Amino acid sequence: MMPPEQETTATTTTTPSTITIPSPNLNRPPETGSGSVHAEPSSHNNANPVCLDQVLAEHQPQSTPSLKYSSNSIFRESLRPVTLKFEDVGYTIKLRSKRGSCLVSSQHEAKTTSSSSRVVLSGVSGIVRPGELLAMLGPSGSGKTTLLTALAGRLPGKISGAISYNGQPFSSSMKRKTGFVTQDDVLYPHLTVLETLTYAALLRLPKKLTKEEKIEQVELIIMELGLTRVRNGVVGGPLLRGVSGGERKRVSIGQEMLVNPSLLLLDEPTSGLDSTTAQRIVATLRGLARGGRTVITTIHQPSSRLYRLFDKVVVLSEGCPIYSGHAGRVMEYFGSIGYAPGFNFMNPADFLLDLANGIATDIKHEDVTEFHGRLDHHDDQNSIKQHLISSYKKNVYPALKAEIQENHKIPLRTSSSRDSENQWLTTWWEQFMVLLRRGLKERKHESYSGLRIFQVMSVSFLSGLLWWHSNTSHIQDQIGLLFFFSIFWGFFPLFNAIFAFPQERPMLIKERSSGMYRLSSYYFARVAGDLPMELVLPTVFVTVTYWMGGLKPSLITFVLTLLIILFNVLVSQGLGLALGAILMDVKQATTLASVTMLVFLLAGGYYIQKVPAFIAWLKYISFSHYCYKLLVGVQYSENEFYECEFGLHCRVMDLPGIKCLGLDNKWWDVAALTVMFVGYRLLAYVALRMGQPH
Ligand SMILES: Nc1ncnc2c1ncn2[C@@H]1O[C@H](COP(=O)(O)OP(=O)(O)OP(=O)(O)O)[C@@H](O)[C@H]1O
Repeated sequence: MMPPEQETTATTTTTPSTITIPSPNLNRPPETGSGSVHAEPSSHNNANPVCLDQVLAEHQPQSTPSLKYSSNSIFRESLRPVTLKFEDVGYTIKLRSKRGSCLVSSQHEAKTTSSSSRVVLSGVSGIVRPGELLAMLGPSGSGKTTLLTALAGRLPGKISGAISYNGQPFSSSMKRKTGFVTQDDVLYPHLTVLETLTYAALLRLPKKLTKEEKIEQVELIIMELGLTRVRNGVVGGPLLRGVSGGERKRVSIGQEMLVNPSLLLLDEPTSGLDSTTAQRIVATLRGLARGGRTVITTIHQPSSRLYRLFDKVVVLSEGCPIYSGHAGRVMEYFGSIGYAPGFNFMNPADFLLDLANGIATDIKHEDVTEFHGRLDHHDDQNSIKQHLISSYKKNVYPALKAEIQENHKIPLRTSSSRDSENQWLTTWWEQFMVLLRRGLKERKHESYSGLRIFQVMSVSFLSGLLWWHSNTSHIQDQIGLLFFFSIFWGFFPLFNAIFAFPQERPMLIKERSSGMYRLSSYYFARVAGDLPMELVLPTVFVTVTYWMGGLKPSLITFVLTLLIILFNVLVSQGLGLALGAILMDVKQATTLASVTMLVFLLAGGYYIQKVPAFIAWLKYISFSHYCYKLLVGVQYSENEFYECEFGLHCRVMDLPGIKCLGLDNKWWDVAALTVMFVGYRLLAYVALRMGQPH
């Protein structure tokens, strides 16, 4: 609903024409009572009355943010205010097939754009100062997320135009001053709200703060974001019911607020939320902005109540700007170029979205049918969009450009202050320990899942029964059991490890983009965290099956058998990690892994003894082959005899299956497994590093 003072302006209807407005500075706040949509927000807010009412009551002209909050509040003043300027930002993506492109490109610049690329953003400019809340509006697919990601310094590929932060390009120190909340909340579903925020605090807050001080910050965030009621509830996700969508969104915002960011960017923080919750979130953002932060958010369909909380708006239509400036002057501007809402009490955001879609509601109420009939007229819509874009270029852009190019005083910094900003906030060991604890907590349900234990134990007992008390008179069966050990404990850890990195990729990208930790500390924590369960299950399995299956009743042989299998598990896990990290796609990785393991199984030396020479080398790359060879080697000695026929004893070494395997050179087999153990893990690390955003 449009505020009363706006309605008077909005009723004036003019046909789109070549009206020029006298070079307004739309980035300056409107004069009081000048037909602005910018009004004091109402203070209705029941959910967190004290805090948010304070925030709303705090509403001051943004040039002089007056702060009444204690130094502990999340609404406290930002330590390093950031002025963000972006000029003529453009972004083009390469496409596999020819598709539509930015309106301007498709109609006017098509010649200069190759058929396999698409313009997502073109000529977008703006300026946001500390204390301001800027909203990006536009229809779905208009490029809001792309622009936001570009402003957060996280867009891969080449961006044209200029983006500056206090007059400087994006840097690693700016990265740590920036909070970025993505549209989809990237959170660990099994952690509670308190745990999620605590781990984030331990990783993101500087080492000069004690653990208690970091936890104090977490408590503060929980209180100020109204999460006290759900502090011990699990966050949840698509497969696990947890806290509500709005609460989850607030947890995401809280994670970013912990570091008191100077620049906060949020992608559709209100999508899917009821209007009261949306109002609360935007009011919180406004409060944060008033603390001297620069806050930018994309928003889909804000109510007029929400719209009033924005200081500035950028309106995009197919990647091209049709407005960039003060939110309160938007109706005045569009009115002056011939567009005004046809309905009384129209939400300004609806009006802007209609315009961005090329729909001018400059019609009387009784013409509604005709209006809807016209929605299909693409030519009309395109010409309206064209007119809006050219009007922006003529009327808005020159003043905006002059303002962006105004000399900005860059504060002098000594090299020591720059260095200290670029250093990691916590030590390698601290990062490793926090990530290890967090990983163990998050994955304990998965690692110790009853299903997984049942799977291993049932196979263990079943094979124990099948090989029940076998002895050397059935030596072929016994070596079959040893081969089964090497294959089962090759497949199982391999397929478990494949999921590790592809599943964690969004979290890794998010956290590494905010400079939270080193890749090496994450990697070692992840690998170490998986070890306990990866080693406990095979230990139990081997203990049960070994003694049930009647293998050599010697403690030393049993321990050696167990150690060989555990080593095999680690090598196989390494291969799984490497495949997952290289392909980053579970489907592709599992397909490749199953082919690899089948080859290893066939080349392992159990099924085929006479392999053609040209392909015999395959066994040398099969870790199952080395494992099997070692298992046979510790089970039987070269001078051992077995009962080959009734009353007749033969040398173990003369059994064809063992003879072609060879029981000598055990240390070479151990060395080959060691090379694979290190090599696969190194490969996984390098693949992860290469897939990281810079
Ligand atoms: N990497 C990419 N590959 C293919 N298309 C892309 C890529 N990045 C952006 N696009 C396209 O660019 C357009 C703008 O995308 P963007 O996500 O920025 O839109 P949006 O305004 O945020 O949409 P929504 O409101 O639906 O989230 C879309 O049509 C999208 O498909």
